[in-house]
Amino acid sequence: MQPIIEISNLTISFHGDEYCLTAIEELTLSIFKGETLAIIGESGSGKSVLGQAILSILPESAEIQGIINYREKNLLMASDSELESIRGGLIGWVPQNPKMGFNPSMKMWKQIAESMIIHTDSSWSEAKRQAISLLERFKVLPADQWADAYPVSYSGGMLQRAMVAMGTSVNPDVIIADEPTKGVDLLNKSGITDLFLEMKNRGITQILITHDLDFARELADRVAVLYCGQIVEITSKEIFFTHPRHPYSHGLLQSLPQNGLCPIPGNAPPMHIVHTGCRFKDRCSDSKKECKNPVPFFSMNKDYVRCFNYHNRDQS
Ligand SMILES: Nc1ncnc2c1ncn2[C@@H]1O[C@H](COP(=O)(O)OP(=O)(O)OP(=O)(O)O)[C@@H](O)[C@H]1O
Ligand code: NI
Repeated sequence: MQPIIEISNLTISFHGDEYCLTAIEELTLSIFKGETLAIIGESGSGKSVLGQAILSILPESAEIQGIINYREKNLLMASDSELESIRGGLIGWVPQNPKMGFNPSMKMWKQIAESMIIHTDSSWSEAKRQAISLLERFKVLPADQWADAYPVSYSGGMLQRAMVAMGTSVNPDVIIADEPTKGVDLLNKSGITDLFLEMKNRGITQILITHDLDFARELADRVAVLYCGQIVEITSKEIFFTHPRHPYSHGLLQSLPQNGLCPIPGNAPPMHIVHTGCRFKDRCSDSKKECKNPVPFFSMNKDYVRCFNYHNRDQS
C-alpha cells in the first residue's frame, strides 16, 4: 500500500516570551490511501497541532522541523500558492470548533460555495446549487432555506454538519477532521458518524482526531495514540480495542464507562520540560528501571509501540 501522507521526524515547538514548549516530538507516521486513521489521546497531547501542521495552518510562532509529504511533495517546503490549492481542495479540513470556522456575516451557502469557486471551474450559481445539495446530503433541512441563513441561526449540531459539508465540498483526496463529535448530542452524533462512514465508503482517506473512542471504533481502520507529543502506539483498530500494547492505550480503554470507568491516575507531564525516558512512566503500573531511558519506537509487523515491555516480549 502506498502512503498518501508520510510524516517523518516531525518536531513542532512554540516559543513565546515566557515559554517554550514542544507540542510534537520526532513524530513519524504514514497514512495510506483510502484508510481511516483515528488519532486519539488526552487533551493537550498535540492532536490539533498535528492536524494543523499537515494543513500548514500553524501560527508563525511555531517552529517546525521534519518532513510532511503529501503524494511525495513536502508540504513544509511548498509555496503559498501550492498550499492554497491543496488546502480545502485536495486536503479538506473540518476544524475543532465549528463556531469559529464560519464567517458570521456571510450566508451559509456562500461559505460552502467559496471553496468550489477557488478550487473548481464552477460558476457562483452552479456552486450555490451544489452547496444546497451538500446541505441536503448532510441533513441540514430544508436545505434551500438554511442555505440563505447566517451561521448564528444554526444549532451546534447543524453547524457541525455544515462544517463537514464545507470541508468536503470539493471531493478532497484526504479529510482531516478535528473532534467532529465534540459537543454533539447522541442523535446528531450518529448522523455525523454516518457522514464519515459514507466518505470512507467513497474511498476518501480520513484522519479523524478524536477523544471519542466509540467514534473511532465505528470508523477507524487504524489507531495512532498520541501521548504528550509522542506517538506511543500505532495499530489496527481490532488490536487497539481488544489487546492494546501500550499501557497508556490500555488505560484509555479502562476509562471507558463500558469497561468500568477507571480513569488513569495522575496527569500527563507538562510539555515545556525536557523529558527523559518514557513520558508515561510516572502513571504506569508496570514501570521499571529501564523506563528512565529513552524509549525507541519498536516496530512489530505493521504496528509500532513505544514501550520496553514489547522490546523484550514481542519482536515478531
Ligand atoms: N498556537 C499555540 N501557541 C502555543 N502553544 C500552543 C499553540 N497551539 C497549541 N499549543 C500547545 O500545544 C500543546 C498541544 O495542543 P493541542 O491543541 O494540539 O492539543 P490537543 O491534543 O488537540 O488537545 P484537545 O483535545 O484539548 O483539543 C498544548 O500544550 C497547547 O497548549
Ligand atoms: Ni485539539
